[in-house]
Amino acid sequence: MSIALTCSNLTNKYGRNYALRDLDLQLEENVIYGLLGQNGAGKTTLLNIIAGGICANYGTVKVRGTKLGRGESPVDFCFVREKHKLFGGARVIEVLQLAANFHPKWDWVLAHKLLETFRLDPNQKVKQLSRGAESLVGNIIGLSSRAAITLFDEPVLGLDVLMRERFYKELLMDYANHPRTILLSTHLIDEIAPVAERVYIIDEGSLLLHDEIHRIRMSAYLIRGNSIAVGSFTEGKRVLHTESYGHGIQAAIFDRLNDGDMRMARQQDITIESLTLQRFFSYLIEGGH
Ligand SMILES: Nc1ncnc2c1ncn2[C@@H]1O[C@H](COP(=O)(O)OP(=O)(O)OP(=O)(O)O)[C@@H](O)[C@H]1O
Repeated sequence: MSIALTCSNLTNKYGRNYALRDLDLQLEENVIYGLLGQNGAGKTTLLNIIAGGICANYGTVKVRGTKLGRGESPVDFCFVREKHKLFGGARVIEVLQLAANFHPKWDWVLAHKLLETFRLDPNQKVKQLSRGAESLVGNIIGLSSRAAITLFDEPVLGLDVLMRERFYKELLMDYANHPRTILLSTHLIDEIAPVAERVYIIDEGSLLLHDEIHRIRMSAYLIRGNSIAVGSFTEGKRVLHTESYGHGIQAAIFDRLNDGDMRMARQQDITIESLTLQRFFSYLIEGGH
């Protein structure tokens, strides 16, 4: 396992408010990560610090073991921002030409294919693009750059379902042939689940969870039954949330279940359902404090 990027103890304040608190994050080479958090969780701040656009008040960013200096960006790196600062008067193709100059592994064949797939007119002025089309120009840059470390901040913002699906499909196809380290920030866990292998979940600037998506799926359950049975079933397990349900209660848990648990559930008339990742995410955030 080789490490592409390490953030240690990152802390950042805007005035008196913490945007990040003592955050640690480690990205391995050639893995797609999701960075999840609600609005204001600190995702953009974290990505900006990695990109060298903001200096953290405290903490370090290392790329392949070497600490980045103040304002320094990683080498062979691409950051697709949520709010682009694309040159409004320029045409789409001119923006791509400019981006190509900064990325030595840029692939024009891919860029032209993506223009077609995303139905963008290369000669249209950027300032005339819709919000979604602007996101797509950023996403073409992110994919065509083939940078070893690529960060996408909310890449599907403003995109309709069809374009979202196309973006994720193109990302996975290109990644299969050109593996690299990709971090996708979003608050939509269900959408990135088929794409990302691992997730970092942050809230109020702190890390709540870092895990593989498939392990989360195998540990996130909704338990229902009468309150005494559910209480004894969940004893010693990580309970994220409980609420009344009919005449009994339901509890969201984050724990692996074994054969003994399944036997007990049958004996106690308890039902067990898998939680959707989005509900798991909500319960985790609600119970995270
Ligand atoms: N320039 C700024 N000045 C003051 N406060 C800021 C600034 N930028 C961000 N913040 C605050 O820092 C916190 C983290 O914001 P950030 O944009 O990093 O979150 P986010 O997870 O990217 O949110 P979103 O999903 O809404 O884009 C929020 O409380 C936000 O209000």
